[in-house]
Amino acid sequence: MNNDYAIESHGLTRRFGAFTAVDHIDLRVPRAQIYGFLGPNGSGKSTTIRMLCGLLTPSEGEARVLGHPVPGDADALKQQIGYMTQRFSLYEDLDVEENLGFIADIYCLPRKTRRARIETQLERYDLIGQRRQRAGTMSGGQKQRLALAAATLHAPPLLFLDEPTSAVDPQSRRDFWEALFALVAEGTTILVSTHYMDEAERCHRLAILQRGRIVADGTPTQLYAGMEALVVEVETDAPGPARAALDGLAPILSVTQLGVRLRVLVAKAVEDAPELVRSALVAAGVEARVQPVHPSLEDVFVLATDSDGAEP
Ligand SMILES: Nc1ncnc2c1ncn2[C@@H]1O[C@H](COP(=O)(O)OP(=O)(O)OP(=O)(O)O)[C@@H](O)[C@H]1O
Repeated sequence: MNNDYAIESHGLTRRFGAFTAVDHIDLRVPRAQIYGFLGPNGSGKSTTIRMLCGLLTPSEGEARVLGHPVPGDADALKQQIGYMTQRFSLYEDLDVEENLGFIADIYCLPRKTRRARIETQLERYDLIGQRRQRAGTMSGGQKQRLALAAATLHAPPLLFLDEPTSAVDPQSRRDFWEALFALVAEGTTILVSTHYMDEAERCHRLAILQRGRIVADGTPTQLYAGMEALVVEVETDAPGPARAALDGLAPILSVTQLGVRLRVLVAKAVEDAPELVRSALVAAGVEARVQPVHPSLEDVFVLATDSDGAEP
């Protein structure tokens, strides 16, 4: 395995009884980048992350995280990683500073530096005003900032974030991502799982998971370039009839309705995709504006999985 990667895995597999939750996953996560796991509920994101953290033993396959084989070297690894889950896992009855003090004890931060380190985190994550507030009484965004401050208290070079933004509003999500980019600029590697397309689009690289398998991976640009489809947008007052006219035509791979617009994925081999769509609509007597558009990550997701375009 290669040291340029913060995480490498080969054939990583986890079974629960007869059910395979993670099915032969090969990963290469470059250092100082944000690597995303995008996938629907139950696709194996959390199980993979838990194996990579050394919290769960793989049924098969191997992984090396920051050079440590897991789970064999999990104890040494734990000091070098931060882990934050979708559930708030700090103590609701402790105040902000007490929570950070408790985490400092867990990571055995030296007495000399821990006070300064906690102050730095309080300032960095805008928690100075909340230092005496009990965690249980904080807003979703504040709890999330506290969880990130705790997960990075010991300045780990690698951070695992399992759906960290599922409980916060859009502004807090944006602020959170700014905080992640600041960490990456300092050299931290981040592996983050998400349901959100816009978040996945911000990752340097990502893997799309379905039923425990990676069905596509690469940089967003590579994923767009690798698509076996062109995207055509149809704007019409009659989306139902338009959809009926297009659904089932052989070169049309998928039709997704977004209000009065349809997003149509047409096989790449078709020479003039907009014309194909236009003439199918004319033949059905549907008036519409048809234009080629740039693919989105949602289009990549729809093609790579058997999703109907719903949010994963
Ligand atoms: N301890 C367990 N015992 C049995 N089945 C499990 C266990 N942990 C996970 N699973 C199953 O493995 C599959 C993958 O779960 P996992 O939590 O990894 O998915 P996920 O992509 O993280 O989904 P979510 O977004 O819902 O967290 C699911 O079908 C889940 O029910």
